[in-house]
Amino acid sequence: MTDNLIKICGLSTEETVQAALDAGADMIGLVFFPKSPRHVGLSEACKLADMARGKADIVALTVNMDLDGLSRINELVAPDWFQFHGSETPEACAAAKVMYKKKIMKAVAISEAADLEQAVFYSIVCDRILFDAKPPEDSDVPGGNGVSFDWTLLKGLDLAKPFMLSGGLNASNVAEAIALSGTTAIDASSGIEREKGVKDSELIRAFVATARSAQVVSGE
Ligand SMILES: O=C(O)c1ccccc1NCC(=O)[C@H](O)[C@H](O)COP(=O)(O)O
Repeated sequence: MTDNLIKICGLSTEETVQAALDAGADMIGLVFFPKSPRHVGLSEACKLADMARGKADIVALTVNMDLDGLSRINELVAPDWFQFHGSETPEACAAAKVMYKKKIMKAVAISEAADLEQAVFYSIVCDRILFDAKPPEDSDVPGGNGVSFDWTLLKGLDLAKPFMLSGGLNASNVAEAIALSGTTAIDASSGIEREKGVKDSELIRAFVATARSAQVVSGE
């Protein structure tokens, strides 16, 4: 039985970071994107990262950020991962990996099977692919929109690197998402919030617990 990998994204308070750690999340995501309701400033991010260091992997999420910004996050927050959620090219991902010596996760937006093709190139240079739903047309942000895509598109997908499923996951649908996609690496943000951008410790606990037990069922 392989262990499941659970990322809790868009944490912005000490209480909810602690809830994610206590629940046993493997990765915590900090969003550095001012348009996002989950955006954290550098000093707050340092505090949250220090709480998680050594207990869960720290993922710094950016969207088309310039090198100055990435370097500041790298030096001050010292994340384990950078998650690129914009239109960063495979070359830019590869350069960041060499420059910062951190693991790189690239988000790939999916609405139909043809969208999977670009993941092939990213999987050569990145450490993990994060499949997310394409954002609604009226959205200001490329992720964290609480929308799902057809999970069966991922079934049997063979990439050079592992992938993670995200988009509209919550405690009620994560077991089905794992079963239909065939992945046990999952990420959630909106589905563990009581209102947009406000994480809920109880919802975090329920999500992690359900995702863990879903992994046992899917591994049988
Ligand atoms: O969460 C955000 O606000 C965000 C803003 C800009 C780019 C990416 C963002 N989130 C990326 C994530 O990793 C989310 O967890 C992923 O998109 C799933 O979100 P949700 O559908 O809300 O669970």
